[in-house]
Amino acid sequence: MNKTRVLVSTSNNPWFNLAVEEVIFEKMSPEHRVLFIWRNIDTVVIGRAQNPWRECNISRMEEDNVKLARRRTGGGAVFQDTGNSNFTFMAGKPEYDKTVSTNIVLDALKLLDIDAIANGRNDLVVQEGDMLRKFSGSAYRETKDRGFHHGTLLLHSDLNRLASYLTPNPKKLAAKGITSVKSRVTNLDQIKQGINHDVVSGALIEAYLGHYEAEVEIEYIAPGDNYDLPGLEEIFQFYSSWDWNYGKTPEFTHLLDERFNWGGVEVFLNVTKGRIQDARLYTDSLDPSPFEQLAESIKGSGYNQREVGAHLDALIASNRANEGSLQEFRSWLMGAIA
Ligand SMILES: Nc1ncnc2c1ncn2[C@@H]1O[C@H](COP(=O)(O)OC(=O)CCCC[C@@H]2CCSS2)[C@@H](O)[C@H]1O
Repeated sequence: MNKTRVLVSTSNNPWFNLAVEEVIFEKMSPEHRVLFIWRNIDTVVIGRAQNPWRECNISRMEEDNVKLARRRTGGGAVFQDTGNSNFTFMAGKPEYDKTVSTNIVLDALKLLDIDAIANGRNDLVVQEGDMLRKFSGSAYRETKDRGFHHGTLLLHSDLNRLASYLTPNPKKLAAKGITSVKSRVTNLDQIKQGINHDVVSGALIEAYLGHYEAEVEIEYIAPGDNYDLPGLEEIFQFYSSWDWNYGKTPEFTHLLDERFNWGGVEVFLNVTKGRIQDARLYTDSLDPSPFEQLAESIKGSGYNQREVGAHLDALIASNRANEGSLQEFRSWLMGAIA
């Protein structure tokens, strides 16, 4: 069998693509090397140890149907629409070497007359005027006998949407975990008009096969195909799950405060695995009892508008005397946690 494989996903589902990447990586023989090319529709992909509430604007993402996908590799949060392409270079050790794969990407871009530079962090940048702008971010995974390097390529993404989903509402979060490193970004179609996924995929494959002096048939992969990827369905379910994407967030505390004309309120939420473990509400309003009830009832609730909102609705239904102020409190709290 050929030592070198080139796989191209025809799916735009981020959870499917991350699952395919994982299964191929785990099942491949360390004697083999693989280039996997894929892209996702409208997704924010966060690093293994990130807090989506700190990194992204979750409510805007929900409104616009933007998915959240947590990956297993470290690093920051990136936005991906179909104007962004991803590559993954996998190899056994000792062949696995991210300098080699980075150079293959740079060679591929040279084939398209694009002069790009690796900037020492994990970024690839191009010069625009006297500015260096990032168009690619990378992350890495290694096990005992193998490793992979995956990265993005901004070709013709919507950069306004990118900035909008990666700008969270300001919140007072006391949180551990990795924060993203914001950069000035650009699309490669600013450098080379008409560039797209097919053109870049072709160049990556040419540079990859050229480097290893290999010739292979490209293997295409899509959901529902009859390919030999044992365990894919379970891993796809895993990547699609709330427990992985939100629930794996490192513990954090959210402090919220607001002054209303009926009194001031301070709320402390301790969130573990995406659920409110502990809640404290302090108020100087004339009747603190509904807030005391709420502090009790939301313990164990998911840290999201739907579940917290349901507790607030129940509270309002049983405290008609305070309905006006509680409605006001509800709309503020809903906006503040998203
Ligand atoms: N799609 C995309 N490509 C390149 N840079 C981006 C992108 N989206 C946002 N950004 C910029 O990078 C920073 C975050 O940079 P930071 O260095 O913190 O994180 C990364 O680069 C992670 C790269 C992960 C690559 C994986 C490969 C397959 S799935 S995701 C963000 O704030 C923006 O300024």
